[in-house]
Amino acid sequence: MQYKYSGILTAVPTPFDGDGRLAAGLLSDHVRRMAAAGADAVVPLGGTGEYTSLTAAQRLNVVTTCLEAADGATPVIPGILSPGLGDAVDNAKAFVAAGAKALMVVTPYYFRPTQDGIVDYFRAFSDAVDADIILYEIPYRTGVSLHYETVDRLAELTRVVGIKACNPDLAQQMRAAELARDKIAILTGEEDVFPLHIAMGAVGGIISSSNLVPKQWAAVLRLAQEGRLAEAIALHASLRPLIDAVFAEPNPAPIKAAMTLLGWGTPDVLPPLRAASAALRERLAGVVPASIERESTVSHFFS
Ligand SMILES: O=C(O)C1=N[C@H](C(=O)O)C[C@H](O)C1
Repeated sequence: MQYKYSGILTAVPTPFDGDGRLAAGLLSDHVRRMAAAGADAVVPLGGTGEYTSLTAAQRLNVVTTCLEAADGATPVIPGILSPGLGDAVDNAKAFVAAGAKALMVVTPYYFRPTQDGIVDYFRAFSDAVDADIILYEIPYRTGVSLHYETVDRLAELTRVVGIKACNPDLAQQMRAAELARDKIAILTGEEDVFPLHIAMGAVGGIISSSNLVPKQWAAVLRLAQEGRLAEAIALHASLRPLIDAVFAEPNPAPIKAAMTLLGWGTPDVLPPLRAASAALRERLAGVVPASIERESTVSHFFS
C-alpha cells in the first residue's frame, strides 16, 4: 500500500529569541537542515513545538516560516494540539489557508471523552477542514487512549491518512495495526520502542531526537522494514543514551539545549516549561557530539 506520509518525520522545536518571540531565521535554517538530511516531513507545533504555549498568531507565523523554508520539497505537517473543536478548527483553517496540506490533530482532551465522542470529534473536524489528518494519540499527556477498534473506525474517515501513536502499550498498538495498517499509515511517536512498532506494522515515526540524528533514525527504519530486526534493535540501542537524555526532562527543553550546543537554536522555552538544567546540559555535552559524528557511519544504508 502507498502511504501519503511515511518514514522519519521530524517534530521540530519552535526557537524563541530572548524576548519569547519566534526566531524565524533559526527555524528556517533548521527546516532546510532537516530537508537536506532527507527528512520525510517536518512537523512543527507538536509537543516539541510548544503549540499549547503559543498564540494563534505565533502558531501561524511558525507554519508560514516552515512552509517557506521547505519550499514545497519537504512536507510540512503542523500540529493541532487544541483541547476542543472551535480552537482546533480555527487554527487548522488558518494553517490550510497558508498552504498546509496535512495536519497532526491530537485527540480532544480535558473532556474525558467516550470513544464514540472521539469519533464524533474527528468527523466534525474532518467536515470543517480541507486537509489530510494524521490522528495524534498521546495518553500520557492527554489522558485519552484510543481503543484499537476506534482507530479502525477513524481510519474509515476519508481525510484520515495516518495516526501518530505515542502509546507504549504494545498489545494495543499491535491490535490497532492489525485492523488499520492497510487503511492508514501507522506512525509511532514512541522513540523507546521504535523498532518494535515498525515490526508490528508502523511505516515510520514522528520523532523528536531526529532533529539531531535523522540519518541514524532512517537507518533503523530501513533495517526494521527489511526484516533485519536484530540489526535495527542494535543500531537503535546505540541511540539509547541520546534518547534517554532528550527525554530526561520535559520535552522540548532537552532537545533545545542540544540544538543550542550545536549552534542550531536557543535554549528558551515558554512557561510552564523550564530550560534544561545545568546537569542535563552537561550530560548532553557528553552525548550529542558523539551521536552527531555517527551520522556519517550509516550512509552505506542509502547508497
Ligand atoms: O512534538 C511531537 O510531535 C512529539 N511529542 C512527543 C512529546 O512531546 O511527548 C514526543 C514525540 O516523539 C514527538
